[in-house]
Amino acid sequence: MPRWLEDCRPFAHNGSPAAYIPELAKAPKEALGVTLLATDGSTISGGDSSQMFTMQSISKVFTLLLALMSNGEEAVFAKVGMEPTGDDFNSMLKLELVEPGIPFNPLINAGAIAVTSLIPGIDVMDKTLRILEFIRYLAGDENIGYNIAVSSSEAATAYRNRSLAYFLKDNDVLDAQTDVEELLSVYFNHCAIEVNCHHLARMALILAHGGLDPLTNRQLLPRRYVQIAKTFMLTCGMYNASGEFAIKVGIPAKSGVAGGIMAVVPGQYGIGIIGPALDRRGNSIAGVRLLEAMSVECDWSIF
Ligand SMILES: NC(=O)CC[C@H](N)C(=O)O
Repeated sequence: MPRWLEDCRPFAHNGSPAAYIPELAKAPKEALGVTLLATDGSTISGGDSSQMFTMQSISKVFTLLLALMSNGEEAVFAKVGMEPTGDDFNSMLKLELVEPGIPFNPLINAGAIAVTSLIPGIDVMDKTLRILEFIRYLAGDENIGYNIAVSSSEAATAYRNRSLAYFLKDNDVLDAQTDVEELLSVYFNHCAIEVNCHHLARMALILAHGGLDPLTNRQLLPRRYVQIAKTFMLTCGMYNASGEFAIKVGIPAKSGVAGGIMAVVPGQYGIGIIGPALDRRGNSIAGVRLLEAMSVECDWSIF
């Protein structure tokens, strides 16, 4: 592991932390950490694996699962599609071009905002806590919280997400009674949930076993919904680099703009990675290299 980490760390020079959320720009550019959690509970960690970072888009996998569990498949797929876009994660393009104006999938920003509108709760805090409790439950850590500075920083500069959300309201993807600003607050809060590599690996291991936690032998998530989530991770989880990632790494994964990646080796491992410097498509530049090196050496591709 140390060799892989040191081989991959220099790739961070070719990228930089996300700057469109000012608070994320402060992240240490050269950080790189990884945790691999195996089915028998054995762990391999290296580098900055204990560093805390915000989940950002990785949280979208869990809001999708929670929305499916609370509303069922039919209600969720009335609001989002099942296809990759080939566009940037925050693009508006297809919302206007392709009828009926529902976001293409739940892992792009527009789709995730639509999914967040399905999270039950009476107000912003109630919904935020519901998502937070779900993450705590799966990651097995009651101390997980969300970073208010990051959430506020995003709220202050979220011109693009605000446009997407109002566009969705105009397209009737959001119900008439939806308060867009409140919905966005819930979305920014869940993106700002703070974890480390071990937490991501713990949650990924549950996905790797179809919702069964192999460490406690309890079925925590419905198998069908985990199947849906992993399929989206494979086809859309690395934004518009998902095709290349499927060829080079070949496992379901989800990245976030804070530099996290959660990856699943079906039946075997849960993996968490942090590397804040991003490539132009918004994925951790050193993190992707690290996953590629590990996947090639261990023959993880599912194909
Ligand atoms: N790709 C991401 O991680 C995006 C999440 C971020 N909170 C945003 O909405 O822009």
